Formats: sequence, C-alpha cells, structure tokens
Amino acid sequence: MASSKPKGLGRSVSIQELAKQPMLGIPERYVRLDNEPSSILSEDATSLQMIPIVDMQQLLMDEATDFKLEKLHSACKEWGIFQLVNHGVSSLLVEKLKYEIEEFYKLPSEEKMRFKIQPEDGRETLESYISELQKLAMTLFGLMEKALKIDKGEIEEMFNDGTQSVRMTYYPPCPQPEMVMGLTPHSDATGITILLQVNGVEGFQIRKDGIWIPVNFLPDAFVVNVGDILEILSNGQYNSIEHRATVNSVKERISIAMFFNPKFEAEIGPTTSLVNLQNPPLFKRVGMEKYTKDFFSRKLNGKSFLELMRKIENGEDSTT
Ligand SMILES: O=C(O)CCC(=O)C(=O)O
Ligand SMILES: [Fe+2]
Repeated sequence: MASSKPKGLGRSVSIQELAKQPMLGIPERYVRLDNEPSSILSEDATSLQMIPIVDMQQLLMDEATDFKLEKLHSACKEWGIFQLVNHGVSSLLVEKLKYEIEEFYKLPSEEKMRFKIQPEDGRETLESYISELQKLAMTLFGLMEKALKIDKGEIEEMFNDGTQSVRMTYYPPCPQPEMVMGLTPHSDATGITILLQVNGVEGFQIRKDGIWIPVNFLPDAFVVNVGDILEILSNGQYNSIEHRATVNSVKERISIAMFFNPKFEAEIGPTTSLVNLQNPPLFKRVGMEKYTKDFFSRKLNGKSFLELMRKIENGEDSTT
C-alpha cells in the first residue's frame, strides 16, 4: 500500500512568524539574485497563452477516443501542464480542506506545533484528500499510457505502489514583491504533481518558450504538472514544466502540492515500448533511490537536474 508523508509545515510556519514582525527590509536570504523580470506579462502573454484545460469527465466518457486523448497528449507534450476540470473529487472535500488549511495558518505557533504532534487533529480531511488524489493520479497515468500508445500498466505499475508526498507552502505578503521570489524556478522531480491553490491568491507562473506566464487557476480545477520522471519515462515525448511562485504585495498565498513518485526500488528510464532504432533512449536508467538522493543533494535550479539524466549522443553518460 502506498505511503504518504505530509511535508513542509515546518518551513512555512517559521516564515509565517517572521512575517508578523514589522518589516524594515527584506531579510537577505529572501532577496532574489537572478536578474529575471518578475512579471513579464505583456498583454499578449496573458491573453493568448492560456494553459490547456483538460476535462476528465469527457476523457472517461467514451473510454477515451483518440480524438479526446489528443487533448491530454498535446497538453503534456507541448506544455507539460494543464488545468484539470470535472475531475470527480468532491468540491465539498476540497472546500473543507482549503478552509481547514486557512484556519491552521491562523493558529498561534504553539498550537501549530501541537497539530504536528497530534496528527489526528484535523488531519482527516487531508487524509481523504490524499486518497482521492491518489485515485485521480492513477486514472491519469492510465490515460497517459493510452495517449502514448504504450502497453497497459507500463507506467501505471510504477506508481501503483509508489510514494506520495504533500507540500503545503505559505508565502507571506511582501511590500516589494519584485525583490523576492516565493519559490525559485524548478521543474518537479516527480511523475506528476497535482497543485491546488488554497486561498485564491495567484502567484504561480510557468516558463513557456522562455517566457514566464502567470497561471490563473480556474475555480474547482487542479493544476497538473508533468514532472521530470514522466519526461524520462515517456522518453522525452512529454515535457516537465518549469515553474515558480511569486509573492503578493498585500495578501499571503497558500498552496498545497501533491507529488506522485515510483517506489524506491523502481528503476526509472525510458519505457521499453517507446524505444526502438528510430527512437533511441534519450535518458539513462537509474534506480529511484539514487535519483532521489541525487536530486536532494542539489539546489533547485530550473530543469538542470533532468539534464544530468540525459544520455549524450555517443551513448556515454553525461554525469560524473
Ligand atoms: O506554490 C505553488 O503554487 C507552487 C508549489 C510548487 O511548485 C512545489 O511545491 O513544487
Ligand atoms: Fe513545483
């Protein structure tokens, strides 16, 4: 049975405490060192570049005809991200979770610590949410297999008894939002990530064709990211999306991301049925345990970790 281990509360709490103090300047460790503009957004970028919307109900209705699957396929290929609507997860549950998370962040810090120690307090909703999302992710993997025209189970199996983790992030408001980065640019080192924005404050951006585009979450939608592992498994047909989070000048922002990974014992590499003479493997094969260790030993930096996994042309490894 899959395990889940909620993470990230500790970090969020201390930032939240910090944010309560009068702000004289931005603490040095939060000042951005990159020179990238924080909002790029020419009108065109916002109005023309909408991330794809995938309707889960439609996909499942006709047992996914090729035509419908094409929408999912092209979203994963051209974008590596989509908004998932009609996903079947009860909106009551989602609203309850959002409410409980917001309430949690209002608690004084001693109370929060107690919350961490006694997981049964208010954890029920989170547990139900996790189990609903697990089912959803498995359905998505199944549909992706179909869309990629690979043997049933080849990808699904890797995640069937895989691991999930949850990260809740609290971004405090900042009077000079352009000076700081909420979350540095990265792609997720996962199979897929399902992201939910908790308190309606926007700030999530993706890099598409070199341009940072803000994502406006649709009501009741989840944002699904293709992660590096899915890019590897699909032998580069699907693309992991680089993203980041900005902060808001007046309001805090809260998000909850759920990551889906193969089990530790799994070996990840391009799926056998996608590799042939015309399509040689673009990535190396590596055990999940080593992959995870290597990932956490590096700083988050765009898609640089995935680049290490790439085979170089003459077939040799590109790593040390
Ligand atoms: O807060 C967000 O919207 C993004 C979170 C994220 O990218 C992550 O946790 O990996
Ligand atoms: Fe992420």
